[in-house]
Amino acid sequence: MAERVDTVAILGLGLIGGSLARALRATGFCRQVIGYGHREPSLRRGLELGVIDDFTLDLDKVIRRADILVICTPTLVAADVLASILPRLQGLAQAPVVTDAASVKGNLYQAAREACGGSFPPGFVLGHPIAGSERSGVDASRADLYKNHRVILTPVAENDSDAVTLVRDMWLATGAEVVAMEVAQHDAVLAATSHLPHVLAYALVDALAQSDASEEIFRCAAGGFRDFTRIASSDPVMWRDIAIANKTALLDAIDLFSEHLGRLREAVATGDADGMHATFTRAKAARDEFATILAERGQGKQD
Ligand SMILES: NC(=O)C1=CN([C@@H]2O[C@H](COP(=O)(O)OP(=O)(O)OC[C@H]3O[C@@H](n4cnc5c(N)ncnc54)[C@H](O)[C@@H]3O)[C@@H](O)[C@H]2O)C=CC1
Ligand SMILES: O=C(O)C(=O)Cc1ccc(O)cc1
Repeated sequence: MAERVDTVAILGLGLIGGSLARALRATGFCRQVIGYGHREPSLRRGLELGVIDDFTLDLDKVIRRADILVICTPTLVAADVLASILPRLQGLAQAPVVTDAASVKGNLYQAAREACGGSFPPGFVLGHPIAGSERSGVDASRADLYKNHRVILTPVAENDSDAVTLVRDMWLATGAEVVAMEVAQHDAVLAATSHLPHVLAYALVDALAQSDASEEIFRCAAGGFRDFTRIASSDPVMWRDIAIANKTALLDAIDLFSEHLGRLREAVATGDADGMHATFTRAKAARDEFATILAERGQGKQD
């Protein structure tokens, strides 16, 4: 691939940033990928692993050197990093395009406006790769993490269209499919499909771990328990941040689920076999349909 830009900078070199760096280096989207962070060890490790070409702990330097800045820090930290970057871009002749990979978009949209005196900065493109795992850190990064996965961009009316195209091209270079959505729709959809399942997995494992019979429970658990709870091994800081940043949409999703669970509880309590059968049948049809979509996308055999 002909190089699209000279330098991409990853701010926060963990699973998501490291995987993006690896993919961009493998495809030749840019001449070099540099890392920026608040601590040296993960950046030095990234250099040792060949994930990045260089790194710096100096935010002004990374802004001067990069054509694209990709914020890949935990969700709440991303808002702070953004607030540090945006004022530094004002008045620059060649400001880099800024984008992010955080799991919630509404809080970053607000943070960007606040950092720019109430108007949204045209060169900041909100993004979110829908790919990852329960693992964290640069050691877990993979060049093929985004291949055949979706990346959601949530461009807004104020965005510069060239900036959106550049960010889109960057993700396309990783093998991802790029789709666009509105900010609020993104946060509602992700609350239902990602944030709620993580909260449920954490709640189930925590509830069982605290029960008197927890040892026997975990010793006797089968594949279904393993499949349902894998994501409870995810990073607690990352998920605390997501739950805080997407509070309203997550509460809506929890309430919808609780109502549904309440109805199912009633069916179990009253021995309503038809009610239970109807729920399980509808859910099976929906899950089977989802499995078909995953298989078509080449994601059928993944975790
Ligand atoms: N893990 C996943 O499956 C997915 C995560 N995301 C989002 O991507 C972002 C990154 O997640 P991961 O890569 O999994 O986390 P991670 O923990 O593997 O990496 C985060 C990196 O940010 C760095 N960092 C922390 N504070 C910083 C600061 N103040 N300045 C600069 N760097 C800082 C950490 O040192 C670490 O290297 C999060 O916002 C997360 O919500 C999005 C899609 C999937
Ligand atoms: O581990 C899994 O299956 C995930 O669900 C990964 C994931 C975590 C956070 C996101 O914002 C998007 C994807």
